Amino acid sequence: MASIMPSSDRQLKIRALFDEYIELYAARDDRLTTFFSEDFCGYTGGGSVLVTDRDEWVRITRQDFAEVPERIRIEMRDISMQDLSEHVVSVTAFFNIHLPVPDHVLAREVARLTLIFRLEGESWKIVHSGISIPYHLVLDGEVYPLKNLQERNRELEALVEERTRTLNERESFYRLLTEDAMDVIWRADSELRITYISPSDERLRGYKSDEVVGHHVLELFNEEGAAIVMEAWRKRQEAERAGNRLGFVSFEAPHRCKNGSVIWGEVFSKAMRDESGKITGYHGITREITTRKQMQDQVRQLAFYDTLTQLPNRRLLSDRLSQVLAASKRFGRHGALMFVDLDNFKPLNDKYGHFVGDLLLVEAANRLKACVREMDTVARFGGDEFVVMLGELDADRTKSIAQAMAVAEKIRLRLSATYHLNIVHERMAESSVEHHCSASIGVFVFLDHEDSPDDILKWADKAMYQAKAAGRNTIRFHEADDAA
Ligand SMILES: Nc1nc2c(ncn2[C@@H]2O[C@H](COP(=O)(O)OP(=O)(O)OP(=O)(O)O)[C@@H](O)[C@H]2O)c(=O)[nH]1
Repeated sequence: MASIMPSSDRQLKIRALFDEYIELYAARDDRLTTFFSEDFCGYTGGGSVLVTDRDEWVRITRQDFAEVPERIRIEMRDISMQDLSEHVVSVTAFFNIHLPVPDHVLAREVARLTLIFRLEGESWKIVHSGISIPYHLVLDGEVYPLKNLQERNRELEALVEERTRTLNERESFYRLLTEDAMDVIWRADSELRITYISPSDERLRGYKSDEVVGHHVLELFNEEGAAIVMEAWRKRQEAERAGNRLGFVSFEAPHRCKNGSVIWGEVFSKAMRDESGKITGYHGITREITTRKQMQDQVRQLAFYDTLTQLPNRRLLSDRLSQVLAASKRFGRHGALMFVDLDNFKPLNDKYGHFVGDLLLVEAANRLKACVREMDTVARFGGDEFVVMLGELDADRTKSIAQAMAVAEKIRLRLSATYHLNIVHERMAESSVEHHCSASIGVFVFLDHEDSPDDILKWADKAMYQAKAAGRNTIRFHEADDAA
């Protein structure tokens, strides 16, 4: 993940909050729990159990603080921020933890903390936290795979003993030291044929090591994963040609399991070289991140999609509108934006309840999607209001208006066909509600950056109200001359 400097006020603010959080953590001050959102969830010590109860997390934090009550020192190494959406920011930091115990082994390890902040009302709250173990032994700048496994195990045992001597055993720290047994350690030759893979791959993907050794690295991945690996490989070759020797390269990719399932792994890989600097092979570690990936997907899904219809929400529509405008500028082709508002939807809610209204909204969403091309966007704007955006129409305005009209008419007809809504009652009994409704559609055809995104939405909305006023089940275009 590339490290980015805070570029906006928002990122500066998050950075300040993050620093405050780290300071409270170092000071063992449980006021940091005020940062946690009501629907907080997190992983402790890189463990695999997701704690979804905020109070439980507060308890774990306090226990953690009670066990090492003195101030600890955090030596920050790297920090990166990623905007997941307008209201969700993820911060990943790499640091060394210095316990108040001289030369403690933890100080030599790099821990990774990911916090996901979400704007709740006026303030940013932490909705997810995960602390993960060290990938690097900072002392020699190498990852574990360089060492032979047995040596590593002996080291681990010694670390655990040391840990037991100096501190009472605490589950989270214990895991911090031992969990890398879950990581898969591997080596490959310069042609990317696997020469060694640790037994943990069998636990992770179900393959015994002799089923993997001798095979090409790409066979570890599914098609999507193989493309990610090839891209990472291409970048490495490019850097090599330019005389840059990359250190660790990391990427996230879906892996293939023996039982046909797919898991996500985070791969850290590094080239091995001979004395002349020629690459003789690669080695690295792979850690499973399926759950983390699912969390990120969930956060993205919540941030950008409507939960009822799974259509893009306003925020994603706004991003896509900017993209369509940029493309329109580049290629000189028109686009169209339509506001589609259902007519007389409220009586259905009033008569049968919101649940039945929801069924109609989902059906309307499906009908809308069926009316447009894959590249177009259908978004839910809120309530019974949808937005359809068509990109890459014609360079000629009249032709573009005719194309938009054809799609709008198709939508009007499809949405006015009778709805048969199937309701499942208790004990699987079913009944069907028949409903008739139509839609009023307002269309605005745009070109280039002649109009701002806000104006485009405003004109299409205005045209939709004109369609309502004209008796509903109607299409109206906003013409540039009616701008006032
Ligand atoms: N079932 C359901 N109803 C919703 C949802 N969001 C908003 N609504 C309802 O949708 C209705 C929208 O109101 P209107 O657009 O004024 O209703 P309408 O009968 O279609 O009126 P016209 O647009 O003037 O034809 C209100 O009754 C809202 O309560 C939702 O997620 N599910």
